[in-house]
Amino acid sequence: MTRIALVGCGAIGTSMLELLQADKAMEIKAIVVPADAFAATRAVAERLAPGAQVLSSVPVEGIDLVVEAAGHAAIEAHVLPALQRGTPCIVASVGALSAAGFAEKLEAAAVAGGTQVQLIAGAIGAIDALAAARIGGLDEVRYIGRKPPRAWKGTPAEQGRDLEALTQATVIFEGSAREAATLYPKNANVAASVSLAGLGLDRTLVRLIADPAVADNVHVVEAQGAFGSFELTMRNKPLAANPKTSALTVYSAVRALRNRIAPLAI
Ligand SMILES: NC(=O)C1=CN([C@@H]2O[C@H](COP(=O)(O)OP(=O)(O)OC[C@H]3O[C@@H](n4cnc5c(N)ncnc54)[C@H](O)[C@@H]3O)[C@@H](O)[C@H]2O)C=CC1
Ligand SMILES: O=C([O-])CC(=O)C(=O)O
Repeated sequence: MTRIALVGCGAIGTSMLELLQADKAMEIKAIVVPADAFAATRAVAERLAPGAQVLSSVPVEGIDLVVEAAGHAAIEAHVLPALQRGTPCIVASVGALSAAGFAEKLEAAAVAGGTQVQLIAGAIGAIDALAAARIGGLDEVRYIGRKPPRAWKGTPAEQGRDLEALTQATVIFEGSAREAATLYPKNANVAASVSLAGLGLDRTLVRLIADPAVADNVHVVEAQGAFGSFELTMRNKPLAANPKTSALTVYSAVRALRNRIAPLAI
């Protein structure tokens, strides 16, 4: 039985718990959220993970695997200490690695604990192809993220424009993956994933678009290099509980968990 601590219990965490109810080889032992989310999280736990404790930090004992679906700040607060203790971690908030020196810090914590941190592909595909292509050498990688205006609420995209009033597709950001992930921590984790698998946070070109004509979260990756080239378009359904987040992120996290214990992993 693999004993799991789930960090975060919002749109992703709750949907993960729904799916993981079917997995008899895993047990959710702890759900880690800030104190102001205890009441709501206890209600979710009662329904979907009755054996789980709702806590403000990952227990030091009795956890085999930590899975994060909480936000950038949770990596420093919960993932780093777990790695240092030797507990493997699965991370959804990949954009946290856009902070200067943070990827190195995460790596050092994993080395210190003799364990591994796995960054999930989340809402994007072709991370395997990109990471393989990098070995042969990449020349250019572009990422375009297009979401409905409501998905950009509460972000710098609101500065100087009324998102509700947009009548046509509007470029809200153009720059590096590092800047995108820093400015849009809840919307540009995939920009960080694409860049970490490919040309790096500073050389990956990112464009973010608010588009009233789309209902899905549309992600496009274009890559060229010694391997050849590819163009990928994902049209992801957003989660009802959070329009910023694609449902595929949940499936990606559940896949990562199942692959840790499956005799045959794909
Ligand atoms: N890699 C990818 O493709 C994607 C990654 N994400 C990441 O996943 C995160 C969670 O997404 P959602 O579930 O949609 O967000 P949400 O806002 O619905 O839920 C966040 C949950 O985390 C908890 N939380 C917040 N700060 C915390 C902290 N410091 N420690 C522990 N718990 C904390 C909240 O109480 C809540 O339960 C996003 O903020 C983003 O960083 C989201 C979408 C795609
Ligand atoms: O879920 C998505 O479509 C992508 C997302 O929010 C992110 O990259 O942070």
